[in-house]
Amino acid sequence: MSGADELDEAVALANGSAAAAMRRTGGGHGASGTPESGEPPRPRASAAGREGTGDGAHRDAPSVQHGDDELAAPDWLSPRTSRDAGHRGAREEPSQSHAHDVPWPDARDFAARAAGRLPSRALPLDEALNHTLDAPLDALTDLPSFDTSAMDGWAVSGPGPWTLPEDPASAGVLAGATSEPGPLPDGRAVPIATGARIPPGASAVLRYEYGETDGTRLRTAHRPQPGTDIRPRGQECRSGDRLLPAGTQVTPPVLGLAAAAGYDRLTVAARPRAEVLVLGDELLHRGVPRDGRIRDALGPALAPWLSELGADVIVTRRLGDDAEALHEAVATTTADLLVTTGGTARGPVDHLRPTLARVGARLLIEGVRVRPGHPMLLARLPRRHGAEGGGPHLVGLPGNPLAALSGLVTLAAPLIRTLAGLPTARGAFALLTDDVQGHPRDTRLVPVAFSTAEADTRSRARTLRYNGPAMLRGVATATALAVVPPGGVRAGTDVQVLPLPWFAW
Ligand SMILES: Nc1nc2c(c(=O)[nH]1)N[C@H]1C(S)=C(S)[C@@H](COP(=O)(O)OP(=O)(O)OC[C@H]3O[C@@H](n4cnc5c(N)ncnc54)[C@H](O)[C@@H]3O)O[C@H]1N2
Ligand code: MOO
Repeated sequence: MSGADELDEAVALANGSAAAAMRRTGGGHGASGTPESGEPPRPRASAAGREGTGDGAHRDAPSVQHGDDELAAPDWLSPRTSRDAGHRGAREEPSQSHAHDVPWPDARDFAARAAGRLPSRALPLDEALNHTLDAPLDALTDLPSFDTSAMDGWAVSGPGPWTLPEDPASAGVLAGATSEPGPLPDGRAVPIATGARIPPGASAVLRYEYGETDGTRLRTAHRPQPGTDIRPRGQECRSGDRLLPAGTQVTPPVLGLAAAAGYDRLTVAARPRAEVLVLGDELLHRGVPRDGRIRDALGPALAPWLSELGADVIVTRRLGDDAEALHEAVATTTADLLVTTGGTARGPVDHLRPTLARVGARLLIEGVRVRPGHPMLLARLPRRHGAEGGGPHLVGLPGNPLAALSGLVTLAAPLIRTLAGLPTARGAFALLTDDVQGHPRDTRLVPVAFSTAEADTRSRARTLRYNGPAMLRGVATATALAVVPPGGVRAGTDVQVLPLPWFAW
């Protein structure tokens, strides 16, 4: 564990008693012990509760309705109590229930199931990159679609030597020539270019470097076997062959293959359209921090990060702490996904929860047992007038920048994968090279770099300094976030890692 981790509040938690540490961070987030009550916070649905020893309330937990699907109620889901309603001030309906203080793995799982896939679209090739095929790619033609020369040289008929055409200036058969080449009788040869149609009757192609010619006769010491350097029609595929299954990521080579196989448009799962709402009057958008104000570190990072995750950000709005502007943005959005930063807590200018209540949004998750980032939330806005399906989702990221990124990988990433029809991310693991202190109760996400020193096929992860919730210095050099379970881990332990999307490994 690096020295600078003393700066990490999560480690501070592990160093003190849990209750004292919770007080230090005001850890009453979504827990039934409120900060005002001074009681140590108690999760509403503890992991132990899942074994049936916890709060009995969630045994009868209702199921969550969302979109067209219904999820079985997870066991950490509990109906809200009047006491919760009191201190949250959110609109309360008996049928409304949501999960507080959700264990980190469950939160990711829930976010992945909180939506359905968006309807598919037929996009022109130049817009289809980074989408997912929603229909198989079946060849619309044979490939190659005609017998093709694989080399520059001569199309020859028979074993040779061969007679060349009378016009020595003739370029012969060229790629792309629209008229079909005339038949080639036995003992004749004609110059041919790579990619040109093979004349009927040709038995092989002789490469230029293998031929000797006086202008009228062609000889070779490399007599070509029949078929040499001819790509026969249908060698790569026949019309109707399945080239790629639905679910394939549209990469640059997939675009190329689709074009080769005759496609102008591809049927793909729509990528969710996202809006980012950056909240906070303290934020500057240019220049050096001054007069108690700081630079917005999330506005510049979120659009490209969301894009890596599979969403397209249509706009990033900087709304300050203007409750009306936030209401307007939330009430009128046409996006599939809203991502807010800051304002998840209950400070005097934290307008997010009141705004969600005002527009009649359903809070699905309020607080996740993860450090940093525990105040993150997930909500579903009401369906837009005249729109089909459910309303857009809203992911509320905490304001501390590393906490916001934690919310991004915990709630936004799985939700976007589902909306965009992306396959479930593969689990990745790495061996930690140092001891990592844990939070007593919550999962920690810690920036790590893979060490390259060892000639070892196992990924080794070294934790990075400057990993406090308000810091980006550590994650800026990270290749992944390590998932440190409650209680921490010793050096040499294999832990789950969440690779950062721009590091291919
Ligand atoms: N009484 C309590 N106070 C706080 C708790 C708590 O449980 N009880 N949790 C703390 C934790 S942990 C976090 S994280 C934050 C979450 O608060 P908000 O989501 O309401 O965020 P803000 O208060 O707006 O901002 C927190 C912090 O982050 C800075 N910030 C905000 N936006 C940006 C940005 N775009 N770029 C850079 N920095 C940003 C902001 O200035 C604050 O310093 O609540 C704690 N408090
Ligand atoms: O530690 Mo807070 O959880 O910074 O997000």
